Order: sequence, then structure tokens, then C-alpha cells
Amino acid sequence: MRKIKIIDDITKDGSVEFGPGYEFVEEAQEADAILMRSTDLHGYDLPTSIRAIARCGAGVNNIPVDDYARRGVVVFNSPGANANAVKEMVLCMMILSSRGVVQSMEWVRQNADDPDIMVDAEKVKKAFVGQELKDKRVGVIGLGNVGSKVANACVQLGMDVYGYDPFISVEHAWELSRDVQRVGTLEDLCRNCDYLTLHVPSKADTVGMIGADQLALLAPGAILINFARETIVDEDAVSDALHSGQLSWFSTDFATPKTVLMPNTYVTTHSGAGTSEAEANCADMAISELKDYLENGNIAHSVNYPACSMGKARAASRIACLHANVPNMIGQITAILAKDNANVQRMVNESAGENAYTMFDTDEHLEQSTIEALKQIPAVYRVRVIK
Ligand SMILES: NC(=O)c1ccc[n+]([C@@H]2O[C@H](COP(=O)([O-])OP(=O)(O)OC[C@H]3O[C@@H](n4cnc5c(N)ncnc54)[C@H](O)[C@@H]3O)[C@@H](O)[C@H]2O)c1
Ligand SMILES: O=C(O)[C@H](O)COP(=O)(O)O
Repeated sequence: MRKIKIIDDITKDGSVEFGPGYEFVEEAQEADAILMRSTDLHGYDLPTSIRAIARCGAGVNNIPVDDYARRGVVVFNSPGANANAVKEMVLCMMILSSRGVVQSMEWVRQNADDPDIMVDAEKVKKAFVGQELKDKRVGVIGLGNVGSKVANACVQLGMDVYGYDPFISVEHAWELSRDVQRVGTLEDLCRNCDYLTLHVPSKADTVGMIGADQLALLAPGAILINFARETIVDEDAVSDALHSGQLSWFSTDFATPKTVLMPNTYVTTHSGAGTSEAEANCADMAISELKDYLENGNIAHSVNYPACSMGKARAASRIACLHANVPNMIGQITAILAKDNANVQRMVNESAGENAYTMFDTDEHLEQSTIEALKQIPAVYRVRVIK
């Protein structure tokens, strides 16, 4: 029986199904893998029993992925599984930030006991007049799963759409409407935008990427939408821009001690992915990634190890080595297998950045001494006997 520790509420009704051969455990020390969402694992005492972590969602800045890679722990996420939910929420916040919808509804509630409310509503409505999205210039930073959908939707709304993503994938470039105009620098993207929406992961080159200099380039009274991460914006600069009127509105999904005090700001409860569909999509993807890794050693959608698949484990034995991406690893591994006279049916080796993965099927089970010898190779982080 494989054991799973669940951290966070994966779905609203709590339903999470792994199927036969799996059980949920309370203590992480007893678990083979973790299924989680947004809990911060920096500083978490990760038990050595854990071989894999699947994050239901996109952002992995809450997980020390490089450190875990060096401990032989594969971290997965579920790219794209919640992107439609975020796109819809961003469009909603663009409209709410442009029109006095919330203020108008608040006025109605506050005046519920007014016997002439129909007449008075007509008199007051000019206070809630806003602007349309059509023909406005919007800048989209990050054209991945969420950003590409947001950009395409903005095109459909008749906006003048500009996109900035120096690392755009071929897949997302193909998905992008031809009407999205690609821009080569962050500064050119920001220049004269009426709306700026952020869809990049939180990492060294994106933390604080929207500060005073970028905000000053926007059209006066611009609207800023941040459903990426709180770290992407310099909160003091955003607050200053709201006070000066350079920004007319700020919508953010992150309730920080500073955003909750900002004027003309809508703050939501990190709810961009908060739909039953997105929760189910993320859980399904994360669970199938974990099962394929635990049962077959295959890796799909990992953020710290390369993709690698040899299909179902059908040979007598399947072994996986997680190791550093350094020269002569295959030579060292095959030399140890040769000593055991092991016949390798199939072998794959993949690398991504600093980490690599070697998996092989053999006709017979390996001697325990062979497994121990593999573990002793310098730069091997973990050896798994999958079968
Ligand atoms: N509010 C929410 O509930 C919610 C939900 C999903 C995602 N998110 C956040 O949004 C981020 C994006 O999600 P996604 O699913 O689109 O991820 P993604 O990985 O599909 O897309 C991210 C894009 O950002 C681009 N990028 C990376 N560095 C960049 C840089 N310096 N400048 C410009 N572009 C850069 C990448 O090339 C990629 O195309 C996530 O990392 C997460 O932090 C938030
Ligand atoms: O990165 C993500 O996918 C989002 O921020 C969603 O986070 P959540 O799973 O905690 O809602």
C-alpha cells in the first residue's frame, strides 16, 4: 500500500481519489508522497520517506524545489489546470476596476430602507460611471498558461493587446492570437498602458519587477491587476501611485499587511483558482503525476527533474537513479550493472538544468549490493527500486 500525506484543502468538498493501492496518512513521516497546494514548505522538516510532492496548481515558490531535488525528491505541479479560472477572474477584476459595480451595489444595500429607492438610484448613478475595456491598451506580462488566455480574451473584448514574455514556449506562442503584439522590453510594454496584468511566476528576475519606474510609464489613471504573486510588485510604489492618481485602481489576489490598507484597491483571498472545475483539474493532474512516478518511475510536469517515461514497468525490475547533471554518470552506473552481470532491457537518461534522471529495466532483480553500489556513486541523490 502506498501512503499519501495531504496538506491543504485540495478540493472544497474534500474529495480526493487515488484508487486502489493507496491510503492517506496523518503523519508525513509515514508517507511516500505529499499532495498539496499553497502551504509554505520553506523551513519545513521534510521526512526522508517522501519521494515526491505534487502541488495542485501552478506556482511553486512555496516549495524549496532546488533543495528537494538534491534530496532526490521530485516536485510536480499542474500547469494550465487552473488557467481558465484565473483568466475569468482577471477579466472580472478588470471590469470591476473599471466600473462602479461594487460601489453601486453597496449604495443599494445601504439605502435598502429608502421608500423612493428607484428614483434616488437614478439620481445617484452618475457617481458610478466608469469606462469600457474596448479600444483600451492592455499590457500582459507573462504569456504562459494564464497570460496567453488573458491576452486572447482581451483581443476578443476589442482591446489593443501587448504582450511581454522573453521565455515564451512554442506551445503558447502558437496559442496566442495574431492580434497580440509582442514587445521586447518591459519598459516598452508598460508605456501608455491603460491596464497592466501580471502572469509571471515569483522568481529572482520577477520579484519587484513592477516598481515606480514601470508604473510611471503607464497611462495616467491606469489599472493594475496582480493575480500572479504579491512579490511581483513593489507594494510601496503601488501605494504611492494609487495616492498620486497615476494608478486609478489596483486589483490583487494577495491580502498582505500593505495591500489591505491601500486606497482604490480590491483585494481577494488568493481565489484566482477558486472554482470547483480548477480544483478538480489540478487534483486529477497532480494525482496522475504522483501515481505514474510512484508506480512506474515516470516523470511528467516536474519543476525540478526532467520529463522521462518508459511506460508501465513490465520487466522483472525497474530502477531509477536521481542524480546531478554531471559527466560520466551513465558510465559509472553501467559499470556497476556490468559487475552484477545484469542484462539491461532499456535505459533512458534525461537532464534538466542541474539535475538528471536515469531509469532502466533489467531482466532479473539486481543484487542488494548492486543497489547499494549505485547509491554510493558521488552525485547520486537517490536510488529507487520501483519493481
Ligand atoms: N491567483 C491565483 O490563484 C493563481 C493561479 C494560477 C497561477 N498563479 C500565478 O500565476 C503564475 C503564472 O501562472 P501560469 O499558469 O500562467 O504559469 P506558466 O508557467 O504557464 O506561465 C508563466 C509565464 O511567465 C513567463 N516568464 C517567466 N519569467 C518571466 C519574466 N522575467 N518576464 C516575462 N515573462 C516571464 C514564462 O516564460 C511563462 O510563459 C504562477 O506562477 C502563479 O504564481 C496564480
Ligand atoms: O499558483 C497557483 O496555481 C495559484 O496560486 C493557486 O493556488 P491555490 O492552489 O492555493 O489556490
